[in-house]
Amino acid sequence: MIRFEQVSKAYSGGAQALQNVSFHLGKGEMAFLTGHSGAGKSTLLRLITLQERPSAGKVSINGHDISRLRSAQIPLVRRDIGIIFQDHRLLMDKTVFENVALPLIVVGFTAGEIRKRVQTALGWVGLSDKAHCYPIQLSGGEQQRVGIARAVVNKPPLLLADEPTGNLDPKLSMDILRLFEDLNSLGISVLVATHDLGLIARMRHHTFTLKQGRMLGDSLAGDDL
Ligand SMILES: Nc1ncnc2c1ncn2[C@@H]1O[C@H](COP(=O)(O)OP(=O)(O)OP(=O)(O)O)[C@@H](O)[C@H]1O
Repeated sequence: MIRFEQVSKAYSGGAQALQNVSFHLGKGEMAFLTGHSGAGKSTLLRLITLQERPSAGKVSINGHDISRLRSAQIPLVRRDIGIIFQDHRLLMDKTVFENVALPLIVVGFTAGEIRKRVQTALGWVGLSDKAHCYPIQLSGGEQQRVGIARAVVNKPPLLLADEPTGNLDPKLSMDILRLFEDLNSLGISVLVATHDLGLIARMRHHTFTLKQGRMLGDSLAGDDL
């Protein structure tokens, strides 16, 4: 699903964020990406979403080399990737339903299709009864789940999450990770970037570890990181 081959990224200011990074996340797999602050996690995710381009090496998604893609093709690749942020980035003046519907409106689905898909996505995250609430009326964990429903409403083959539990307490964080596991069992490949080694250690998934821009050998969560 995601393959990095000898990928390096130097920012124009001179910072060498990634050096010769190679790793593979298989189709239908779920894995963690970890490392200290500044290790390069966000940079790695931004290379997948094409917000940044590699300075060297090859990035492939679903067998397609995206390192040298023309700008016009970028939206097509992004459509296949659901993205979840720490600060969920919901529109506060729109209802839960409207927030989750946004990616479908952009693509041009009919009203009936949108209703069906939004209801399905809200069902996945356990918020079917909150469709007409505004984000302000929801708890932090519920808001994060709305962000997750929005990311998966298009049924993307790949889900990326950047510190998705950063603002949540341990119990809610675990609930969110269990939700990712449920989505993974529907066939969605999942890559979760997180600092939270305690959380990772409680789950058995591959863990890719970055240290100062280099990828250490990957390990199973719970092994000595
Ligand atoms: N737009 C940018 N321009 C210049 N340097 C950058 C840019 N973004 C990141 N960097 C640098 O690249 C390195 C990796 O940063 P990155 O944000 O990828 O790390 P991270 O592991 O996600 O950190 P954190 O966990 O704190 O978010 C850091 O040294 C950072 O200062």
